Amino acid sequence: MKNQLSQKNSLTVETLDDLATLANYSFMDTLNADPDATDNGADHDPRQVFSGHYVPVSPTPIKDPEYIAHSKDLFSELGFSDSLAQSNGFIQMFSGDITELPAPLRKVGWATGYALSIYGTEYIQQCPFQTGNGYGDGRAVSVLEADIKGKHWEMQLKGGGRTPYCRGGDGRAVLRSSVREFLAQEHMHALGVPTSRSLSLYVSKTEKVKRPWYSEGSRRQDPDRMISEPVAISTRVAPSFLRVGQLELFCRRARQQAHPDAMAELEMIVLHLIDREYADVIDKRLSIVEKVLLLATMFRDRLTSLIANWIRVGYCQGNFNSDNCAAGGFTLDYGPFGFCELFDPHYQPWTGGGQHFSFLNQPAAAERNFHMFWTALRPLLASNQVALDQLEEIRNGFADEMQAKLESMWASKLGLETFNGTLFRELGALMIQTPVDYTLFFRELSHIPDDIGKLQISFYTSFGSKDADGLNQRWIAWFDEWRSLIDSRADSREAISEQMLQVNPKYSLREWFVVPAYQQAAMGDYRLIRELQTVMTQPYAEQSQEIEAKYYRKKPPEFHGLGGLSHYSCSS
Ligand SMILES: Nc1ncnc2c1ncn2[C@@H]1O[C@H](COP(=O)(O)OP(=O)(O)OP(=O)(O)O)[C@@H](O)[C@H]1O
Ligand SMILES: [Mg+2]
Repeated sequence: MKNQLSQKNSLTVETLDDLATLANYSFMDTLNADPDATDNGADHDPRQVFSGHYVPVSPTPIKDPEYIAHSKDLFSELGFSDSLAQSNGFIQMFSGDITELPAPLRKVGWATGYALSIYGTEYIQQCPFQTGNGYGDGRAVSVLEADIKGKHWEMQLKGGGRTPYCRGGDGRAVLRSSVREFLAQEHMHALGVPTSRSLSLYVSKTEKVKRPWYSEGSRRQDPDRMISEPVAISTRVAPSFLRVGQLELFCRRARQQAHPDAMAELEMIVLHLIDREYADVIDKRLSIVEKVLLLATMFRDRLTSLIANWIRVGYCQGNFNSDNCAAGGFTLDYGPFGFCELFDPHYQPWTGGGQHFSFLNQPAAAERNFHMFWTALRPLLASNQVALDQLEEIRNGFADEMQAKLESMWASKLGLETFNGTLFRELGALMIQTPVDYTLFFRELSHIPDDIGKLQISFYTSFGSKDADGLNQRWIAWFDEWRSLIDSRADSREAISEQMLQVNPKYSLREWFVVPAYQQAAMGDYRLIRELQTVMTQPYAEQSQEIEAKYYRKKPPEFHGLGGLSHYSCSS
């Protein structure tokens, strides 16, 4: 061991022995294990899990793992030396083999059950047993919790093999979806949007699985063939992976009195959530009632901020079910996501997602998830009508808080001190009628040009030719009005521009940048992934002219409507 325990906070993690000194498995140590599970986690077949907060599971390593990438930013934040990512022990652990870890690192991981609500309606149909007891982490296996530099982190393998919740799935994630998630998480973090983080990405040199996918050039909604893809494991990191759906599962069981400890298990998971995600804002000494009320207030605050941030950067989650909604209020599950290019309020890249999860409907979808969160907390206050009324008030205040956050976000994108509804609505109408690139438009606007001509680079159609419908005139009038509002501000134009450049990114992770990166990676060439990592983790920086020419671009016309690039049905 190169470092001493007493130096924990300044520890540089160079080996697994160093990592071992930081381990603190709070989930396994404070919550209930499934009483029917084997301790060694060797049980991988789908089955019902009736009680307990987690199932001990050993991950299934991918065969012949090869290093693709790690997040240098996260490594540096955690004090991990870069060389660790390519060391044998680390590769072994984070490609799913935890059988040889030095103590106190554990040789068994854990998977959790959760319930599913879609847009505020409870479902059990997705559970193979039609009870809800077989739904949860089907291919995500947590392998470590650690206290690092004053923060608590959980590390979870995605694609780490089958768990009792795998529902007949193979427990794997393919290279394509792993590359997408790996890049997007760190991009979102750099955009200033709360998110789970990417630690590492390893691919198997020999193991492949089949997934439905699109033929080259297909414009169909759904994939038209099965393809064989390499499997990969990406490791994601967050203070916890507790989801709204998880609280719901325990609430449903308490409601149905499914077993004698159901109510106690609900309370335990809620208190655990507070410990893991809200310890800095919810005092341990408060009563349970006070804790629950504060939790609801804080989650509402985080969730509304998160959604405003998503819209600010053009992010569409695509499948914002309660089981994809982190109870800590950050972005989770980068499968069905996409970044809006051509502005469309109904933008939805995932063909299975439906309009209710489309780009500008995300505030409404979030409110449904918040409603399910509220529903899950209610049993804990059942005997206290005053507290229930207070909780209801918090629930009912969601829409106003969401609206306030959205208005302040739009004002900041436009460089204004206060939201101007008339100006905003006219811009929305114009952006729907004139095809505009969302990222480029706001970035160009951030330079506060003197005439509207400078914004043309963001338009997908040419501006200034015919103006039969008076659209050009309306754009000019809108621009003049906006400029006069900017000019009436006390701050200098430079200062306003500076602020706008901080909220309107220059680079966003467009799908057509990612497609060649995962295609080349499947042939063993990882350079494009690493280039995207560099570019997309500094999305507000101008970067070089070469990078600008390559990545500050509208979507080429030939890519519009292409299956697997403009839309996709398989995110796993
Ligand atoms: N290949 C697979 N094998 C087993 N289970 C799977 C597989 N793909 C998805 N699942 C499970 O199906 C459910 C819904 O899938 P979804 O695409 O939301 O999840 P995901 O992308 O795997 O998960 P996460 O939300 O953990 O990022 C999840 O519970 C997930 O674990
Ligand atoms: Mg999911």
